Amino acid sequence: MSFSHIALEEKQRILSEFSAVKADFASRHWFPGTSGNLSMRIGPFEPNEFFFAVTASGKDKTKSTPEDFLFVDQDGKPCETTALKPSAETSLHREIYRLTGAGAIFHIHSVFNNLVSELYWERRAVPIEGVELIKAFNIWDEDAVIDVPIVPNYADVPKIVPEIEPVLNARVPGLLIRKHGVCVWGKDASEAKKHLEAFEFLFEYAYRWQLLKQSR
Ligand SMILES: CSCCC(=O)C(=O)COP(=O)(O)O
Ligand SMILES: [Zn+2]
Repeated sequence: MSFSHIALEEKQRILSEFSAVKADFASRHWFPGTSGNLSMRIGPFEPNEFFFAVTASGKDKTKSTPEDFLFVDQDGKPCETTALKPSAETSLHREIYRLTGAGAIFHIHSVFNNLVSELYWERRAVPIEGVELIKAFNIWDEDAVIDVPIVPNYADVPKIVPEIEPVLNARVPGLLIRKHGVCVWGKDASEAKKHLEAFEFLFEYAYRWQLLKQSR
């Protein structure tokens, strides 16, 4: 299906949901210093053909303007004529869509996601053990243990892309980029938002628990 075959009402619905999510995240101070980028997929999904709306690069994401988003294809190419540039990290979103078929992907920088990505860098994953909020990922085992993968950060973002597939864990809808931020996903924007809230809680917990253990 070509992008032009997707109904205008569907495009408007996605953009209005997208603006609401972005405003919500801004109110939580999740976009310090223009960081962060968000995307939402639209229309049918095939690993080699899909479309998504993504935040424009370098903008202050706490502001709401008519130029906040653009639609791109699976190669990150704009679907419509625009002067906007897709996020510099669009290649990460493309790869995560390709591998997971997710409906929305959110990337933010926070102090706790940066801290744990460095604290656990040597094992390349943040372990989270038996915390109730793991259930937000639809993991219901008693005392579940999960590992949130960490990939290296490179200034040349496409160099990060091949690091993703080998560490992807079907149970864990997120990954950390070392001393950079987190990418999380879900079947739609509300599930991805739930996952992001849970991850941020769990990262703060993991960091504080480590400090507490060391001080005892
Ligand atoms: C100022 S943050 C550096 C770039 C980054 O990591 C980020 O999340 C925002 O990049 P974008 O191109 O999406 O604005
Ligand atoms: Zn970033």
